[in-house]
Amino acid sequence: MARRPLPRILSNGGAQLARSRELARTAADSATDVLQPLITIARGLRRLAAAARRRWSETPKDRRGALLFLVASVVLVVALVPYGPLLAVIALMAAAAWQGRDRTPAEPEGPDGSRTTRLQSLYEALVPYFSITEDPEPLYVHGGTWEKAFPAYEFDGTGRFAHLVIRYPAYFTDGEAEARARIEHLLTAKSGRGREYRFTWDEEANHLSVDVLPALPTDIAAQRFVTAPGETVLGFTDPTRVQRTLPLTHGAERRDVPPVVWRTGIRSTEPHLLVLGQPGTGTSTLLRSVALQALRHGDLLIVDGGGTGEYACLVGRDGVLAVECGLTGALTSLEWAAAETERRLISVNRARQEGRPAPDDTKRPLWVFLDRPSAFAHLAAADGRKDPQSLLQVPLRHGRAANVTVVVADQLDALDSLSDAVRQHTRARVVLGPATADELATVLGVPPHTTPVEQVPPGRGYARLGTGPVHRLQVPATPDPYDDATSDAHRKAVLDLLPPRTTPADGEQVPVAEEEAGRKVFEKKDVEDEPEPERPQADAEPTPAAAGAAPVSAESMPVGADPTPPSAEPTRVAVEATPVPVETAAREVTAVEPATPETVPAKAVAAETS
Ligand SMILES: Nc1ncnc2c1ncn2[C@@H]1O[C@H](COP(=O)(O)OP(=O)(O)OP(=O)(O)O)[C@@H](O)[C@H]1O
Repeated sequence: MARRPLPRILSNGGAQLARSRELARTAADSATDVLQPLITIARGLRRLAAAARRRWSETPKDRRGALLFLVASVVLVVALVPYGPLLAVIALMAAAAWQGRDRTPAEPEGPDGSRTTRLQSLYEALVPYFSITEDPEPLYVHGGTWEKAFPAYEFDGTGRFAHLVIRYPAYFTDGEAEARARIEHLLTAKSGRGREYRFTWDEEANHLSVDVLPALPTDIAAQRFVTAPGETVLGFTDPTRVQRTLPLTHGAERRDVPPVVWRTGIRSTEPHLLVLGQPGTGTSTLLRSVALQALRHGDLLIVDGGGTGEYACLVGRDGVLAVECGLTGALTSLEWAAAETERRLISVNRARQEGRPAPDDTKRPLWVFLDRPSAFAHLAAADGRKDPQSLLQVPLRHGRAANVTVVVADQLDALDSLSDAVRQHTRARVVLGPATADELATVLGVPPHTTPVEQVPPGRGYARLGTGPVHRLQVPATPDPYDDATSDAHRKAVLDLLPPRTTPADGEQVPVAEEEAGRKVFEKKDVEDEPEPERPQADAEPTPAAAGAAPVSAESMPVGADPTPPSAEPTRVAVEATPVPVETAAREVTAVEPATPETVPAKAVAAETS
């Protein structure tokens, strides 16, 4: 399928230089094709001249006179014969063309000995799977030859095949997943583990194509991707399965790479994302990458059950409503998110009934990130409190209409501890790191068409959007810029994408008291005309939320501080809460399921340090 490159809107001197270089290269290639005969003759003349010089130097000095005389006589005769000079020039050119021809030895026609052995042993291994005793003319038979069974093959430099087409008998049950899996497993084992293979079954022609997939690029750093609002780049994939490419900068270079683009918003068919992976495989990195892209057009709320400060770089940034690491903070902010989703829905619904466009305060996308909710589930159970996941029900169920997107990440083995709502409504799925075909099929709904490998770099995995195909995925490197192990180039790439720090309107910053495990930080968005700050409690009496109110407010880090981890210095906070009545009209929206009986502060607020 033809790939459609996106327009390069970021043209600069580097791009022009690259384009000029490409033009020059194309012109040189065309010129080489046109001038090929001349080049051949020139090369031949050079070789003839070299041969003549060699002959001259090899001739003993006492015989050089005779040789010279002979050559002069020939030249004279040629000059005197009619058409002699013309014929001589033609003969010279022909001799030069013959001498100047390309003499690189042609590739041997068939495979060499070791390759033939490899193909024969693969053929023998397939015999039990592709033959039955009733077949009068079996394609696969012990001691048979592979030539008819493998009509096309290519080998790589190491002698292992890179492409193979396998014919199989029509009675092979290629429609059964199990039968296919058996063949794929065998081929993977026989062709060399550690490589990723793509199997393409052509059921009409009874052909199976096996291709070795090249590794996905791991050197793409976080950057401002050329995407439309509502589009998020999850990572990069193979060129065969997507129809567009993204122009990327890679150092001084630019290159086009096929992305996996996830669409969110009211027209999205998979408005929420679930990311699963083994520990250390890059799930938090993917969330950070999505968060940095989400900040371009929306606000976000981050709840981190891992509690390792992976999102510290986002604290206090414009558009970041909160970064929560403690259970109390997680409950408070997720309650607020549920109430805000309801408020937006009611507002949109009312506007629609009155024939008005959706109000502006419902249009800015709100993103809720929940990393490692299973960690909170255990804490909440121990404390006898609500599992924060239960508060995601309304954002997950109704988020699409309210421009609220939920992203959940957890470890692969925590799949069972995820709530039904999370599992039902996250139709965009990503699995990172090593995973068995069964695990991938459980999370993605279908197994991938490629063989999962055991050793993969961080950020490598598979993605599936709704009922679409399963894509191989490599997440762009988006490390924590405050991590000492992060390289300078990657740190700079991430820091460049961070929005500026929010300026508090009142400038008030209060050191926060230490309280329970976890740190909770809210950032002040609009605090003018606010009443006296008041600390909300997650379990406190419900506080009504106001339609159209700014989502949250609070202050976390000293504004303009150096980009150092907030944990390295005393955490400060300005706490405030604005109780506002929830419109009773909420009850009118029958589509909305009440997430929780209680409502929460519209302008939430607080910070705790552990
Ligand atoms: N796409 C990527 N490209 C390059 N390095 C990556 C990528 N993703 C993750 N890494 C590196 O792998 C390591 C682990 O990443 P990360 O913390 O995101 O994993 P995790 O799955 O969230 O781990 P944990 O479960 O421990 O929180 C980090 O050092 C990170 O820099």
